[in-house]
Amino acid sequence: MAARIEVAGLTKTYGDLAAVDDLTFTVETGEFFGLLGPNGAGKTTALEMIEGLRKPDAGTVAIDGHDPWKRDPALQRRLGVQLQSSAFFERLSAREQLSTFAALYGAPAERVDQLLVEVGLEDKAESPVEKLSGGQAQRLSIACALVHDPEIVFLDEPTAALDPQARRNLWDFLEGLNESGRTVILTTHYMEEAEFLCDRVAIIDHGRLLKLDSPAALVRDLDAPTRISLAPGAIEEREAAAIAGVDQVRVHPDRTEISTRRPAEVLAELARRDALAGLTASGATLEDVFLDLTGREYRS
Ligand SMILES: Nc1ncnc2c1ncn2[C@@H]1O[C@H](COP(=O)(O)OP(=O)(O)OP(=O)(O)O)[C@@H](O)[C@H]1O
Repeated sequence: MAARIEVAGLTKTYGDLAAVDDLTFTVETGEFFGLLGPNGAGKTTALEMIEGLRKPDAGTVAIDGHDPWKRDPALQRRLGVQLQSSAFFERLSAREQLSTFAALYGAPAERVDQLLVEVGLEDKAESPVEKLSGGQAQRLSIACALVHDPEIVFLDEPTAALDPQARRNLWDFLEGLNESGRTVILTTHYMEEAEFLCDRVAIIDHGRLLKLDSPAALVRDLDAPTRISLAPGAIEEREAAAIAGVDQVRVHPDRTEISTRRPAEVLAELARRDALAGLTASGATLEDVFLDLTGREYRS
């Protein structure tokens, strides 16, 4: 079934503050879509209006033409909203927590065990929710959002406060959710998370849409230099600076770093001079895109 989300002129103000300021974009069926921005950018407020949990001051949201604020039960059944893990019912085990949600949604009881396996919590089924680790609690909260098998899944900072290992594990799970055909909309302030997971990313700050595209296109459009790093002494600074296409050379105690917008040419020349010791090369990332858009340090 199609699940196209059209957001037009979406606005929410609190006093003088425009938390969400005239946001317009479309999320296509089956897309993994990211709302990316620093703390306070307006991601949660925007997401809650798209979910139908918060009323816009202006603008519209249409999910296959339906306004989510109208709480149409037929539409709501198609939406899965991840609650913060702090919203768990107290003192229930993971299974009981999930069973409660299954009962609320009228989902079949066998769905609970199936989901516990899917999110890798079968060993923790009897653990009280207070005893789960951060990553386990996040996975349980996502499982609760999936109990009625929704087509569209909304996740608000699903990997916040997780260690890098737990975050990567959760990325694999979220990727699987999308590959199984669901449309996924996630908010994050982790650049590398958006880069890894999202088909397209809306970069938001101060409630406004700064840019929207695939992470690769955003990075490509930046036309940022490639950074070539070599072992110290692999090439003399002056010699490197004289190579055609080299923009800048920086000598650090542990490496010599060359910036260039013509990496193929420069690498070929370095190879000709047998000066490739310790070579690594890196291009721009979404973080560079963000810095370029806002002209200031990323606040994570
Ligand atoms: N109910 C409210 N009343 C007043 N101001 C609010 C309210 N909700 C949000 N705000 C303000 O609106 C702005 C956007 O908040 P929002 O939570 O949407 O940002 P966010 O991008 O989700 O940030 P975070 O990453 O910290 O969750 C912030 O300045 C916040 O303080």
